[in-house]
Amino acid sequence: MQRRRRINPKDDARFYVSAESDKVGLDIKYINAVKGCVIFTSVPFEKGDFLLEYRGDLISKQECERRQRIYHDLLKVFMFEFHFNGKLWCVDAAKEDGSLGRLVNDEHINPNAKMKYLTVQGKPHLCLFAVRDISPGEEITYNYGDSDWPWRCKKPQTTRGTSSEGQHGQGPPISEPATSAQKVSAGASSGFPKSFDKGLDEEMAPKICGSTNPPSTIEDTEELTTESKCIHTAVSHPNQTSPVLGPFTKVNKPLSRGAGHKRNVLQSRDI
Ligand SMILES: C[S@@+](CC[C@H](N)C(=O)[O-])C[C@H]1O[C@@H](n2cnc3c(N)ncnc32)[C@H](O)[C@@H]1O
Repeated sequence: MQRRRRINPKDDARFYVSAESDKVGLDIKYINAVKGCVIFTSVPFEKGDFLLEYRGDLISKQECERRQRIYHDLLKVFMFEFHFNGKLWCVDAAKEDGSLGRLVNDEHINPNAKMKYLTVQGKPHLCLFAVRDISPGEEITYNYGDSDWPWRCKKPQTTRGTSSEGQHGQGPPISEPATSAQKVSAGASSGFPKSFDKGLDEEMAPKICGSTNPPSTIEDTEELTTESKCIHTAVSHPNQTSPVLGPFTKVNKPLSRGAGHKRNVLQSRDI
């Protein structure tokens, strides 16, 4: 059988960013009330491949602070702060828009993806790339960053009835949210990244604004955090698929690949 020619990951990411779409072959699966929904792949990916964008509103620090004041905790966890061009920005993915990036779960020991930012038309976009080959049937995960995430505090347990649980060796359901002290301490010790505008090949640790979990550190690279409790919302996602335009594309907005490329202004310094 003929091998599919590999698409340049950066171009691939730009295409999906412009299309505001997710790839076909990535699907939402509800695990349980603790993990909520996660993303599984039914297609293989190679190391370095673009997987997903963490889509949401790109907002300023000020707007982020304003939203944090009015959001419920369950929404705050979808706000991802990062530095770009010397300023603090936030991608707010609280809106349930059917996009998949906001549903990718944390895995700090053996993640298969890493968050980076990609500049498209002068704006940063948070994108997940494979850090190793990924086989069909695997859950997409990335490291949310160093923090005392509640689900990491528990001893590894054997299966709880789902393959994902087994893979991750996750503990029992989150019993208690992090204390204020934990949050303050985590925030104080980490602070914001020295910079997040160094280029895409550096790792970025995310900061989650939610109060349920302590914020993680934004160091200097790229890894996106989403923290969701969108358990109910997520359940409603699985059947909300968008029209399929091509063999590898699931879109939320009608767009041809050619049109997407035309709209993109390639930035040489991206990945
Ligand atoms: C951005 S959301 C990810 C999507 C989420 N699963 C959902 O259904 O909305 C982050 C939230 O997912 C859960 N989560 C993420 N990674 C997890 C993990 N490894 N184990 C258990 N829960 C996890 C936590 O509740 C966390 O606050």
